[in-house]
Amino acid sequence: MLDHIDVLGPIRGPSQGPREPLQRSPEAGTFQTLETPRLLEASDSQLAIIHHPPSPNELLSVQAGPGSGKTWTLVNRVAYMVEKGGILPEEILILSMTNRAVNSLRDALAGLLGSVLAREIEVCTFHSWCANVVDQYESVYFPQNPKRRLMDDLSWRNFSNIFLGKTIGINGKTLKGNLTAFTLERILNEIKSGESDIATASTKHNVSPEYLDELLQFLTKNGIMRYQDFLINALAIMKKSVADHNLIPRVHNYKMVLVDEFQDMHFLLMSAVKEIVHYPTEGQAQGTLKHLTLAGDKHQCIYEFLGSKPDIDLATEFPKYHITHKTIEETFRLTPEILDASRNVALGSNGLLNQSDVALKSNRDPLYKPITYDPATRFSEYEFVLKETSRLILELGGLFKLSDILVLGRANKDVEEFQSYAEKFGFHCNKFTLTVPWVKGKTHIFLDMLNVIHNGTGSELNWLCLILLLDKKVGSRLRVSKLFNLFNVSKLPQLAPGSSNGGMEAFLREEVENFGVSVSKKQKSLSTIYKMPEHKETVRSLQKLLVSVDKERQFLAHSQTPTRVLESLSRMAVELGLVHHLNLADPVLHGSTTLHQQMAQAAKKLEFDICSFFDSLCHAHENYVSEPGSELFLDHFLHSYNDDVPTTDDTSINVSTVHTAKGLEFPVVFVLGTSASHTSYWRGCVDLHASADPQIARLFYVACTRASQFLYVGCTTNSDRFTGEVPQMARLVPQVAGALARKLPSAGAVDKGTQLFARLYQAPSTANKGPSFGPRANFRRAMSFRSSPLVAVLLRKIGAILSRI
Ligand SMILES: Nc1ncnc2c1ncn2[C@@H]1O[C@H](COP(=O)(O)OP(=O)(O)OP(=O)(O)O)[C@@H](O)[C@H]1O
Repeated sequence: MLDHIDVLGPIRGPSQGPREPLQRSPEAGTFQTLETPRLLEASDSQLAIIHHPPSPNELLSVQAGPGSGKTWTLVNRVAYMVEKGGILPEEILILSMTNRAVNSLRDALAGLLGSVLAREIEVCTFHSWCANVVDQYESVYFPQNPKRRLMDDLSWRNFSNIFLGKTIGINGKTLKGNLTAFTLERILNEIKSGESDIATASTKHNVSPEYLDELLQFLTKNGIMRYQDFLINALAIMKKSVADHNLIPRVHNYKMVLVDEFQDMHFLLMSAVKEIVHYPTEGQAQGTLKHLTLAGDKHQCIYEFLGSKPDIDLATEFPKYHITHKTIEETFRLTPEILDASRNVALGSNGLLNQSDVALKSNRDPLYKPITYDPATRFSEYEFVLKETSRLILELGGLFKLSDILVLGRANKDVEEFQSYAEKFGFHCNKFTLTVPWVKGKTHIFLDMLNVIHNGTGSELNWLCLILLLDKKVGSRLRVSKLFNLFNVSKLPQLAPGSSNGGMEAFLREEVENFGVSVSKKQKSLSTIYKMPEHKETVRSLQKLLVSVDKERQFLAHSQTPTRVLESLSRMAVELGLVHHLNLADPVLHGSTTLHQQMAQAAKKLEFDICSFFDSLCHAHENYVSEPGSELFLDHFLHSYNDDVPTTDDTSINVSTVHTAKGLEFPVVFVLGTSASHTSYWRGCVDLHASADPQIARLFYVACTRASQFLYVGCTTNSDRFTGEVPQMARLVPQVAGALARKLPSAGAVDKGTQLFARLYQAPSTANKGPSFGPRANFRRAMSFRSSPLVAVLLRKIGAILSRI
């Protein structure tokens, strides 16, 4: 298929702007570009991967180090195949792990192919791909299954609250159910994925088997799904469609499947890939396997706690494939110093490198050794990070922006602690999360309200969560679980949700209308559940909720804009007394001590969550307007609310856990080291006399390799691949400007910035404090910083101030 292709010229880089749309050439199956692109050279090893024919029955495995351009190469490979390889966009499927990775793959493809063509290529996370298959095809292949209801994390916790009392009512039985939401999910996953059966799981976790059995039946009967269930159900659908000889057209169409970040695949994800590539392919003989390209780096495998393994044996996993291995020998991100330290100390000194590891060269100019510092206490470490950040920005005459800095913590708690410390001194932080932040806070009720207004699939649980908040009397969970049982035995769940007379809403309306009407004692009704005089208030609130939903539905029927949606929700929250719930503090934030401080932080968090909710609305609305479809905005939002909202703010420091920062790169990275034991968490990774657990060494490797210019690690070291001296910035201005491809700051700006820094942070007297030169003194000078809101404001304005000099 590919013999007629000319050798492509250099491949375009991701930042070179969109190319004009392509037009199909007269020769079938090929595309020609309308305009000559601006070019960026791909290396020979990248070109070999880009041009490698996507032959059926062949697996192309690309194992290469951090910053070698695996993702960049995959995107160029896809663009090349569409332009020159005779592959149609709809014949390609690209799978990756996170929404953020998917968004950047989509953007890069749009940059190369133009947005119209790029949109035709399916780029998904595993979960969204499977959710799509379940959405579209479950009712075709398993018509007896109820409609699915996805539960996000907070809904799951709420749900579990309803069903995890000391005694709970499920399927008309009263059982003991004393578990946490997290343990419950773990046990259910073990059973659903076939890892355990009910009897084994009940013994292992000391839970009643009857409880597990009833709960599983209950979840299945009501179509309640968690993220993992999408994978399990999508696999079942694909298998059934093959067995029924009634193939799913889009899966049948794929000829080329690509998986990025392959090292993070666990058992279920691997099963999904296998099922897709073994699926019959349009126009190919039976038993032909789809072409599969996998890109990853085994040393960056950091999801072992979810079951991924660094040493996946492809020949065992994909025995029918002809496997071709390729690698990329250079890194375009890491300086030689960062590459050397992160690879040879963290991995090498812990015995994690072996002969099969191809040496990686940096194609960057040398700059500076990674810097280590002593994270004696949490606060001294945070002070050091903020001072060094200020120094880098000021002494480089505003060349760096705050958004060039990434501060990495090992766990969420470390990140939040740093963030709350930095914000106290006016440093704004941009925290990376895998879900939008408001979903995890009290603002989650906005989602419940929108779902009940929208009355779509799965809104039953949102009604229940709201009723749980409206019922302020003891025993509310048991009553809500009884209400759900009553709903399940009524005829209404069978009717299509969304229809005006179906689902929970119709059930509630009927029950509220008949409230107090006497029925036989045996017959359960709202009156028998909310039977005490003090429960009347809850029923009145429920009545108000139904009225309010009607009113807001009408209001939003005219026009659905972010502002109108927020207006509706605010009105509803006030009318139903839910503002009180919003105002209740979310779990205590780190770093606050007094009640007053905790309340102030909770108020700040609520404000932040409401703003972040509004940002999500605006982001979804922009996408909705730019790609109009047949659905309403609310439909669109409720599907896509979890999409990453891109930050355009360059006046905040980025903060993240190592896991969430995977795949990203920043000019300056601080890896926080303080741990509860007062020894740096990373000691085994940088101390040549100590050894690290391989999982920690890999996590450290991922953390360090996010840095493209300066890397700081909170740990002392005895390796000469690191240094205890902070860099003298004035000497490095041209190199830094060159690497960032930014304009050189004027000499005046550098001088001014340097003086400003010296004046703002006077070095303390060194009397009686040991040597006044060498790493120790250098470190102490760096520690002398006292954060101040004034500095934070100044740093936010610095670009504008210094650029005038
Ligand atoms: N041929 C090239 N010339 C210049 N820059 C390149 C080239 N290939 C990739 N890059 C740049 O190198 C950086 C790293 O690329 P990319 O993120 O694709 O690497 P990766 O191997 O996927 O990294 P990681 O393993 O850390 O996820 C990006 O900034 C990318 O634009």
